[in-house]
Amino acid sequence: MRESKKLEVSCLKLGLARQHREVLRGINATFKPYELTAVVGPNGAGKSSLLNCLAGVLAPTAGQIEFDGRPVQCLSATQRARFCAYLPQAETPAWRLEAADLVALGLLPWGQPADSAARVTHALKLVDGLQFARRPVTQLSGGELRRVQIARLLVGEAPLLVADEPTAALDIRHQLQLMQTFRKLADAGHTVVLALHDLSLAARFCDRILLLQDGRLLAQGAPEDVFSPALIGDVYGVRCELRRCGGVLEFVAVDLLERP
Ligand SMILES: Nc1ncnc2c1ncn2[C@@H]1O[C@H](COP(=O)(O)OP(=O)(O)OP(=O)(O)O)[C@@H](O)[C@H]1O
Repeated sequence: MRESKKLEVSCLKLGLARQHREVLRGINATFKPYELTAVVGPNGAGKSSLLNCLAGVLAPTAGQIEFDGRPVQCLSATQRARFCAYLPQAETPAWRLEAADLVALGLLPWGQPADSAARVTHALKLVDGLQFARRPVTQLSGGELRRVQIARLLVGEAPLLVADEPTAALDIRHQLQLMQTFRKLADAGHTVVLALHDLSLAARFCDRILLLQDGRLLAQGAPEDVFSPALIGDVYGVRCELRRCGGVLEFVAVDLLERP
């Protein structure tokens, strides 16, 4: 059922204006199969705007997005949905759907595959959510609901997975489990793009970091190149330290920096 194809996604001089304000400017970046990329930056930097453009929720007002070298405008909505699964930053369920039915919505681009039920079960297992399958999503806790929404992202096994702050509502066990799942999916050839506020998780699990500030791409590269305490401190306005704890990198914001 799934597009077995790997997908390379390019942003070429991408720009976006919202309410006549430029919120993304001149973004040049490529997202490759086998790569787990974190998009980081302070509040309002443009992370969600960039992810919305990748997912086709917002249309760029400048530049271009290409899937394997083809402008995305050449794709139908269904083709694009088969290539890219998207988890928005926040989403309140409007209907009293059961969790398994909400997850199954992630299969809509493929119609009604014969193995839908097995796929939904597998996706719920990935987020440790099988026990919620028959619960109305309106009756789940914030983190439980988020895990069900993540299962909907994963169920179609789209080549490009775009998730906006997927770990934000999760407890530490489920954060770790989810980042391990994204790592495995990237290792299997998926192109994975996550907006993350947790720089420690980004440093530990991601291959590449895109650092945004005021809608511009300030730096991109391997975590060890982008995550210098000086650069991060400057961008976020904090004094920070990068520590190694039990073999794991941890970003610690130690104090605020005075801003002029
Ligand atoms: N619906 C909207 N209409 C107009 N401007 C918007 C809208 N949504 C966001 N913006 C503006 O676009 C800019 C980028 O917002 P965006 O949500 O992409 O930032 P972000 O990096 O995801 O922030 P956060 O970390 O707070 O989620 C901000 O200046 C924001 O005020």
